[in-house]
Amino acid sequence: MVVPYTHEPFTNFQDNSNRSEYDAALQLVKSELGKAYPLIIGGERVTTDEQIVSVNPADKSEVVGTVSKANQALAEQAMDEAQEAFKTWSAWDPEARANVLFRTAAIARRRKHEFSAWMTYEIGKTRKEADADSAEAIDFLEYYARQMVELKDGEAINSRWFEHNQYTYQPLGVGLTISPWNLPFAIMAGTTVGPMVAGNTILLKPASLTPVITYKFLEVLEEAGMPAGVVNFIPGSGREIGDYLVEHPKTRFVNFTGSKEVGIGIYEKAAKVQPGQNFLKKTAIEMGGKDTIIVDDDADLDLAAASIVQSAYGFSGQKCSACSRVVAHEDVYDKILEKVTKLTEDLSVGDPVDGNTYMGPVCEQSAYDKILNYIEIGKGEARLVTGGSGDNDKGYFIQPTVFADADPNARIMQEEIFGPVVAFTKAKDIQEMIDIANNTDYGLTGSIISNNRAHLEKARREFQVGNLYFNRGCTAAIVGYQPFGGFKLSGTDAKAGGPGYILHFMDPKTVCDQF
Ligand SMILES: NC(=O)c1ccc[n+]([C@@H]2O[C@H](COP(=O)([O-])OP(=O)(O)OC[C@H]3O[C@@H](n4cnc5c(N)ncnc54)[C@H](O)[C@@H]3O)[C@@H](O)[C@H]2O)c1
Ligand SMILES: N[C@@H](CCC=O)C(=O)O
Repeated sequence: MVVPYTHEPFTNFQDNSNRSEYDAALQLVKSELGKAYPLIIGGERVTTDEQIVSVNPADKSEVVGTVSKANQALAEQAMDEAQEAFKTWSAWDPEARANVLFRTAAIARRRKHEFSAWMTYEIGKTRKEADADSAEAIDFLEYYARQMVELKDGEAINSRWFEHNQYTYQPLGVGLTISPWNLPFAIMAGTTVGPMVAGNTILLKPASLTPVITYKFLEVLEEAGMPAGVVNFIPGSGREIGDYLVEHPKTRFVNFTGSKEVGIGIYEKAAKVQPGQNFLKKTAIEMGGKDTIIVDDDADLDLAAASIVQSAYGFSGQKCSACSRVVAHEDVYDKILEKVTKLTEDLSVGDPVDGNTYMGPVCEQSAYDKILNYIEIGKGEARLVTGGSGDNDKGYFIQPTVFADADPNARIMQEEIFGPVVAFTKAKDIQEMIDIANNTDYGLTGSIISNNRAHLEKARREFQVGNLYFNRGCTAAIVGYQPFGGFKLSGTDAKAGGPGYILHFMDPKTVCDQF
């Protein structure tokens, strides 16, 4: 009997024993930096000449690991292995498949700080952000396993006296999971094990910035009893093997999380029926955001300021859910801007290995350049209030940045910057605030800070985002509590961590047995 789901608690780092345990995990991971990792295809380790070098973004000279890189021939081999594994994995009792996830969750929970420490080194997560990422990965394992147990006998439908009708779900086949680097444990694990527990087999292409944490997760899946070939670890170039596998006639579904540009391309390519393909590919395409916090005239401004700062600068603003726009009522605009500026100027930026750091680096040189370029654009479009500079001598550090008086149509108000930059604009009433919040191509997250119940209810109806929050920030959805996914060009709204998630990766089947 499976106990009811509750989310994994976050670690209290005020507690000295937790701080010490995290420090010990950092030491352990540091002692393992620089190792080489192979591909895993059909359970076999495959080493290639070409390698991906994973580097610590807080210290460019530190190599986290070197990882073999798949090419098209190896991707094809992985496809064959996954096809073969599907024959048996899809026939496993769904509860037995769920048990692999439950055991994986148990192992990951015991080694949680170690996984978090890998993310501190590999992608620059502070301990709080890394801990949340690990907790979310565990939650996905626990939640999707229970979902499969619930769905294993299908759904109740009607029958008449002379027939027995049945409605059940069956897995699709081999699917492709393409994951981003910004939640390199949680999203990578969730978008892999959701379709996997449904009985599919997976080709997993992680982001090239975070292959080591992915390999570590594969080891745990194996330890938990996952049969060979069920998840195949094939890091590589998005263009080379990503496109190849998206277009492959045997790929039954694509589960993508990443940028709008890449996501739209994958959606188009997956829609084309290839020679030899006798099905339509299913796609879950989760993309970027340009997320707004509305501050109403009667809002608790301390709550608003804390919510904006946490949502804008957590993990250096590198979240699809990050607050990058604030729309404040004209009566409180100056006050909220001042409060946010004050909090922003107090933030510490530095090496995330240091437990006192609030904000670590951004992920790589090209992101650093792109964000600073947006800051230059912002200087021409709005008023720079604080921040606006970077330092990439050792790692890719950018000061948290606030712009004021931005036009709602300015580029910094419309385009995803994916860095620690937030822009303010003012509006005269609730209608104008909601209209501005809605005036982007994205529709992922948003918040409204207000004590006016009628305004909150209006936002419930009119604020066009997949995840809307009242009187809190717009990041940090929890699996099973705030299912996650966006409207418009934020994606297909697959709602990761939601009750219908694994249904995206199954075919419902009706059987009518007439007596
Ligand atoms: N909506 C969500 O749930 C969500 C969650 C996290 C991140 N994101 C978005 O992800 C983006 C940041 O992640 P990123 O920089 O890794 O995104 P990205 O689009 O650059 O890459 C995502 C993945 O796609 C792969 N890829 C790149 N080109 C490809 C191609 N032509 N074919 C197939 N695969 C290809 C990459 O190697 C990577 O594994 C941001 O836009 C962010 O908003 C969205
Ligand atoms: N689900 C995460 C965001 C994922 C995107 O980067 C949140 O709710 O903050």
